[in-house]
Amino acid sequence: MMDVSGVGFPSKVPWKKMSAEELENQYCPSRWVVRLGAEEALRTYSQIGIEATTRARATRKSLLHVPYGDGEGEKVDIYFPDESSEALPFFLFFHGGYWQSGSKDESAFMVDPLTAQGVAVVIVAYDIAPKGTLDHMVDQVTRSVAFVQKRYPSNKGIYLCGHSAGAHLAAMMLLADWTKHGVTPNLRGFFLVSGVFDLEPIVYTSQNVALQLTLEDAQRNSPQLKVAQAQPVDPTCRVLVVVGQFDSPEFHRQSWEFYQVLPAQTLCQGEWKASFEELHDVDHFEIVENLIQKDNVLTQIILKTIFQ
Ligand SMILES: N[C@@H](CC(=O)c1ccccc1NC=O)C(=O)O
Repeated sequence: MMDVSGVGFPSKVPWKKMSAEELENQYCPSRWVVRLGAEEALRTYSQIGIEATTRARATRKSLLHVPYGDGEGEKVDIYFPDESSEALPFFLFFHGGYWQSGSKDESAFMVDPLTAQGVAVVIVAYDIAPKGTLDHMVDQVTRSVAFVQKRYPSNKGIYLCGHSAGAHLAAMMLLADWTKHGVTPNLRGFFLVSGVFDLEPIVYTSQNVALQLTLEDAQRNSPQLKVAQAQPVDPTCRVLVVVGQFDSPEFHRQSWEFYQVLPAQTLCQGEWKASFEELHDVDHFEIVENLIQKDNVLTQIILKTIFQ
């Protein structure tokens, strides 16, 4: 192709040409919410999460604050369908909040519609910054997945879902070395919702005040850079990359480019069945808030993937 526009091709790394202010803006999801002001969007998100969690704890069979490790913050909440069986699909959720906010206690959005269909839902806590470093969070999340496999060896598949920073943590599980954990989890699917997969730009935003990532930390923890060398977990494991229509251009680029590097490592070793979806008419927060509803598009995609 020739550049005849005079404008030039968009850079492969457009963020490197952005002013500090523009970069900050691109990586501040609440500023891209159109239905509400930024602060109200964050308040609403947390309120919906708290309400869903209160409801889930009051109405579902659950095991709360179950330790997956010795650390104080290493706990999961497990919510079960009515029928008692351990041979269930397990859906693990890693909350977002730029690795420095959020908790499992306000993140049980999808418990109601998924448990109603026979899926056990596990909401995972990890030590957010400044207490936890990113390397530590990745290790914690890895141990939480190994824990679920060990505790429920007859599971009908483990599905990992993360939102935003949590989608990054979920994607890092594509790179995990399970031999160190004495178990190979029965991973059947990944739902990566409005994620960040190349962490380098984050280093230059205010998010890094709490995170304190060096460039090396960011690169080591960027699935975008590492996933091409990863072993496919299972030839039929699904990887769904989703982004909201109203997410910022940088968030769109992050999801699209991660999806683009996924099928590259197929060759003859098996492949991840990857797909990419831009969800219509939702922003960075609604995309998860809407998981409280059974007839929402993403809820339906998740259920179809689990029960295909
Ligand atoms: N300070 C950020 C908050 C944020 O990014 C966020 C909040 C809740 C859940 C996910 C988020 N984004 C990524 O992890 C903002 O104003 O958008």
